Amino acid sequence: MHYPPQTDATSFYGMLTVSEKMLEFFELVRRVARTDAPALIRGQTGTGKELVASAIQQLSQRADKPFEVLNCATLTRDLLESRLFGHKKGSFTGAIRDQEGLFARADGGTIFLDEIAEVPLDLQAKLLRVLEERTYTPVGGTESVKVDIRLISATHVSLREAVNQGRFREDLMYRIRVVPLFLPPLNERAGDIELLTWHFVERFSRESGRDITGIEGPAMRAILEYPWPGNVRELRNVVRRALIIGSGPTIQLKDLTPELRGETVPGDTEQEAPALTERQLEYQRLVAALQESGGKKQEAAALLGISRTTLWRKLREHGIAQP
Ligand SMILES: Nc1ncnc2c1ncn2[C@@H]1O[C@H](COP(=O)(O)OP(=O)(O)OP(=O)(O)O)[C@@H](O)[C@H]1O
Repeated sequence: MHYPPQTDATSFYGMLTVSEKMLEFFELVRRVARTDAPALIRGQTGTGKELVASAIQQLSQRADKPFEVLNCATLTRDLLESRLFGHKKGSFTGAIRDQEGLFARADGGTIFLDEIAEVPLDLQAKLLRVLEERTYTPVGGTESVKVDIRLISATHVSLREAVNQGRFREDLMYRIRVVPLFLPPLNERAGDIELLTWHFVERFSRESGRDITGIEGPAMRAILEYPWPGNVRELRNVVRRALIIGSGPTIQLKDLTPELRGETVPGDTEQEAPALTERQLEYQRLVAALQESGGKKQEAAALLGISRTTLWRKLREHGIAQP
């Protein structure tokens, strides 16, 4: 039987749970936070990149200023441009009013751009201009706007490789990775698996109405031996599920997912955490376009580059409520 650790010396400003091995990494995070330099966080999905970005923001001089987050992989090119820089009324069919972008909203604060490698080349040029000249022009605008932001970006792929493949500008790469931070996969972070398991047990005990006193040997062994392709996010979900479906004061092997129990899951042979499916991506794009247009279908369709009829059909297919 394994029992919760007695010490509580592992919290990083109460924001993240970290092991001894990761303390060095978080010491670097603390130093980075004191500067205003652009930071690039590299790590697989679910390793905690967004959490680290938000820790940097909260420990920085910009802590009480806005913190805006955007995943660049889930938006079409036009929508991404409009999201980042805003657009002027009449700049495209359906743009029936001026719309502020992320840079305007985050002025004075911090922007976190996840999956930065997915930004199309022409928009990379616009990003570079923001970093070099601290100005940008909204879509359809004629005047440039001044902006003061700190950029934190993240990627799960190598930007150097993206540069070699001609998909990413080298000058932008140097600009955004002034301070590179590498978050290792969970299975390379000795001590973190057990520590984070207890962290999530404590965190989700209340919602499941259980008082967990221990984790049984076989269950802990399975947790420690599993490769965790989905990293901390997957661990969090596994612990949460175990607390919901199990009963009694301990976590047992049978409460864990089939993958952890070494059972093959039909139709799931992927080693990597599954990426978003095309359908999930389409859903996210639809929702993002509707948010961007304030629910106006014509504007949302224009942002997505599809007709209104196609938009209606897609909304119906995805069961998105029609206001
Ligand atoms: N050290 C940690 N302590 C507590 N919770 C953590 C820690 N690291 C990650 N998490 C949790 O794991 C989940 C995934 O973290 P996060 O979203 O930051 O990962 P990510 O690397 O940005 O993922 P993606 O690349 O898929 O966007 C979140 O619920 C986060 O709260």
